[in-house]
Amino acid sequence: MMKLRHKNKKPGKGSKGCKKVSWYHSQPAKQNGKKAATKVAYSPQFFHSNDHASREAELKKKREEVLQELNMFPQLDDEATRKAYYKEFHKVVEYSDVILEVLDSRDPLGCRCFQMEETVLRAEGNKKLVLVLNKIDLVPKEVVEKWLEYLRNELPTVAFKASTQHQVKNLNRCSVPVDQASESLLKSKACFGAENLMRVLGNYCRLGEVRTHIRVGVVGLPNVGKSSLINSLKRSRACSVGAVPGVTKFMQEVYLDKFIRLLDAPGIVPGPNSEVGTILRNCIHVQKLADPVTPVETILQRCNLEEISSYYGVSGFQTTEHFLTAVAHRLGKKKKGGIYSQEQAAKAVLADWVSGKISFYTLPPSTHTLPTHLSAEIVKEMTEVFDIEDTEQANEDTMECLATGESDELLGDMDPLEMEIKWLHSPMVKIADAMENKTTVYKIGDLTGYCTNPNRHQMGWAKRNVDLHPRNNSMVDVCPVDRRPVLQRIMETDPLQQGQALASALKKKKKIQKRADKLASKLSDSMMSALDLSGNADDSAGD
Ligand SMILES: Nc1nc2c(ncn2[C@@H]2O[C@H](COP(=O)(O)OP(=O)(O)OP(=O)(O)O)[C@@H](O)[C@H]2O)c(=O)[nH]1
Repeated sequence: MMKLRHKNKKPGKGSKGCKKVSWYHSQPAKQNGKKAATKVAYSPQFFHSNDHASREAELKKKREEVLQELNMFPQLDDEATRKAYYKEFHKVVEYSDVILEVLDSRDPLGCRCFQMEETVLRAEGNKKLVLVLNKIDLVPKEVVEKWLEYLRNELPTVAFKASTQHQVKNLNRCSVPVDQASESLLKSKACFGAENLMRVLGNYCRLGEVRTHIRVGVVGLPNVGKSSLINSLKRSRACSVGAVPGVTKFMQEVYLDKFIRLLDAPGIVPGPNSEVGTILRNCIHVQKLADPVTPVETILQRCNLEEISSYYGVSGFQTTEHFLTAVAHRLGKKKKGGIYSQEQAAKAVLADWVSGKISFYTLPPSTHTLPTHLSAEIVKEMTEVFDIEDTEQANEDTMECLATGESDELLGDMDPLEMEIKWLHSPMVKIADAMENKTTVYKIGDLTGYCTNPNRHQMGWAKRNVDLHPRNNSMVDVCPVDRRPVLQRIMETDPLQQGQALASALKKKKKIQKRADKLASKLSDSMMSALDLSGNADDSAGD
């Protein structure tokens, strides 16, 4: 019972800046506002000569400012704020070459804003639109596939799961294509689909002879995950993220790489605030709702009642009111006089809903009709500039893998144990790594080769046999040591982290293989010349 109540408090806690000021937030609530204000006002004078104390007072003042800002931030119901956000959105469109419209996979059509798309398509500069189907971890795989199929009739669409990690740096990015990732892997906090999205953007950068620099605007309804997507691509917390709408208030530019800059935009609320759809899409701050009960009625109509009953531990309810009273009882939400509060229970249910704790998804319409703002020419042009066929082909291949029912898609058709053995014994991998690490000389079986750029810091490589080479270079039988992900180590990690560990193992494996392929041809050339095994040598021997 308490657990659920706690969960409901989380959205606020996880929002921008809330964590940092949470203790402070709670202090003035316990005291009366006057006392707290007095304390702040007196501190700088009282500790005038004390550097440490004055710094602390300064910090307190800053916290107070942040708190004030926090109190006013998600005023999405305020018309002036809406207008300000809309202005920011226009700025983003104006500055961008490509617009990513982020959609929540649970209700992609509900999140789509045709008016916004029209604005983009009509804007000067022939701007391009790409749909990003985010939060795919909250929806069954088959549903994601159906939506991808549907949306691709209109615009290039990339399936995505943003990282939901809270750390500041090194956000995990999994290179396993989203279609191949297992459900458990998708449930991890790592990001999926970043490579595909980067490839689509890269295709656009490479249009024509010269690689161009592009600005990519990230737009969408509040809370669909725009900032999380940017952070995932950047692999660091470049933008603030929160489970409440309206965290992003101004346009923000993030340098992704030499060629791509991302622009984060505040979320746009298309419909009136009172609309149930707008509320259920988390466009409005739940705590500020005048009538939280009506949206819950819609939730009960749309969702699996059994699931909801078991989640809240209530059953046998006939009406929304009965349900809410039971939930209020379970969560201990009481009004003055000890009456269970349906409003408070409704807000708790809505908070669970927007944070994805209550599962819900929509299916695409059975037949497709092109929206009026899109023409067949636009669809064709968008598909061509992003080279989407390439992406679709990759997806088709991975769908095949799915159809064959390979249980552990993460590891492809390779047994994890076997994979480890291959890593440890693959000569090509040794060579590739030896070359990359600028190992001086290497020996594989009877063959020897050498690199011309010796490096003393042979990280992770142990010298074993040292023989004499014709050119007085030492020969090293390279053997890998503890550098690659070892299955045993993965197995020993916390079961909750294993998915992530395996994902990074696969990523490393792919990287190594790619490197090996690339360097194998280089190697054979250098070995041929070093060992004089070329055709010329044979000829001269023959002579
Ligand atoms: N499960 C899941 N949660 C996500 C995903 N992407 C974002 N979220 C969560 O959704 C909430 C909103 O994310 P934000 O990135 O702040 O959304 P936004 O669109 O920038 O929101 P505004 O700033 O209000 O416009 C946060 O709690 C995120 O952790 C995802 O792919 N899967």
